[in-house]
Amino acid sequence: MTFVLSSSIERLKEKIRTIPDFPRPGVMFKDITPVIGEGQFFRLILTIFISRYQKKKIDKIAAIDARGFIFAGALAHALGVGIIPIRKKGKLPYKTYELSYKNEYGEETLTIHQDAINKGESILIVDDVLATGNTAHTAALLVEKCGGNLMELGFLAELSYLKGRERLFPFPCYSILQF
Ligand SMILES: O=P(O)(O)OC[C@H]1O[C@H](OP(=O)(O)OP(=O)(O)O)[C@H](O)[C@@H]1O
Ligand SMILES: Nc1ncnc2[nH]cnc12
Repeated sequence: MTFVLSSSIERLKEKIRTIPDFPRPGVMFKDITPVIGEGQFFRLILTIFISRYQKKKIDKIAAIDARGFIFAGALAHALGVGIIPIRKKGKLPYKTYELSYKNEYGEETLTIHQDAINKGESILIVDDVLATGNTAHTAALLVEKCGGNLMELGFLAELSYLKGRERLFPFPCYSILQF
């Protein structure tokens, strides 16, 4: 069983395409579209996330704009919990908290609705890629600003050479794949 799972994970990893110099020279962009485009791989990712999180106390999933939405929505459905969008600036209509940061290839601002989380709720953050960790770290700070307890950050793929896990310390973090 373990062997079957590890060979499937290897196939999943091989399916992620590396595009050099996108969107800027020097960036090795991990393109997840080939995996989400095939049902067997998308389901495998969800199965792994579900098995990790189904027994944990999670009140809501916070999803990072935009690729995080792909996994977070499906996972929230499977776990029967709500979903909170953490969006790029200018997209959320109500009162927000906002924080700016730099990721591997640019500057961004993330926002969250001020009333998205009830004090003390247990929150899982989900995104596709952990690169420098600055995006996820910003999302974690926004969750805390809203009064949430961050249970974990979960990613499909971690670019270990960019040391995002260190950036996120001491927040707990999990990734299905490591590059
Ligand atoms: O660890 P970091 O260096 O901060 O980078 C990781 C973030 O970069 C990507 O998002 P991007 O801002 O490209 O937005 P997108 O999901 O809309 O493509 C990715 O989906 C993560 O959210
Ligand atoms: N190298 C990379 N590939 C895919 N998404 C990213 N987000 C930040 N850096 C990235």
